[in-house]
Amino acid sequence: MKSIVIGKTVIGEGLPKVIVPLTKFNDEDLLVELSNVKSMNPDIIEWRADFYRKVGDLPSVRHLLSEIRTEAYDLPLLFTFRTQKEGGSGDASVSYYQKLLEEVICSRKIEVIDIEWNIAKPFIDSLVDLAEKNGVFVLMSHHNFQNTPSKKEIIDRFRSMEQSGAHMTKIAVMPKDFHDVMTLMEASWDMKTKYATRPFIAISMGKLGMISRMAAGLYGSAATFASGKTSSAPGQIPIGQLRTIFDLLHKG
Ligand SMILES: O=C1C[C@@](O)(C(=O)O)C[C@@H](O)[C@@H]1O
Repeated sequence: MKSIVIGKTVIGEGLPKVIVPLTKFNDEDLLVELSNVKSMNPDIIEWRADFYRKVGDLPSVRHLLSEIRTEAYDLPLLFTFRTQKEGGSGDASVSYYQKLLEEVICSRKIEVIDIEWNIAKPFIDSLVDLAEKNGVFVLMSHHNFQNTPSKKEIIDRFRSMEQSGAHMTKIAVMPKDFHDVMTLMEASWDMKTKYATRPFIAISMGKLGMISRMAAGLYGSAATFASGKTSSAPGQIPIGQLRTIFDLLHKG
């Protein structure tokens, strides 16, 4: 498997990497949140720009992104605009989604960009190409807040995203019972042992799925999301507690 190297952070080797989201609505609060989150020692920071009040205005996004870059300094940054269809707050046309992502990629202020596979299908090649030209890694993602698809569907989706040029893939799904959590983990185990050529993230959301965040590295997930000052999805565990659990479950 080809790992992803961002400075000192290697995704796909060692302990699963911990990604902490920033979810505030305005510049001032977001920068305060960032400075708090930084002190919690995340491996990667995610800006969930779909929560940002001025996300529809490209100059505002550019300006705040610059400030985030300066404040984050050498911490790897992941940019995400999560659409409503996939459980986020993002309400944008497909053409604005594309424009926003292109703008952010070309700014070269981030290391990783989240691209939703479903919405970006028609222009995925050009986005991946643009990301590569600008030295940005593509995290191709799929979310299902309603249920957990079958093991085969999860594996097929992971593999299709890899084939679309992703440097890393992610699937987050909602369990209805513990069998669904096991389905997600089993699909990931098969990915890890049989198919994956790139690091991937697999998450079973909600309280039932919390175990998938705690045991990420044991079944193949190369990273997971934890809460910092706020949480961006159901079931996220505060980063400090997650690190303690990682020490118990993943170390010697
Ligand atoms: O896609 C993901 C995963 C996530 O939904 C989670 O379940 O932790 C949290 C989001 O912020 C992130 O973009």
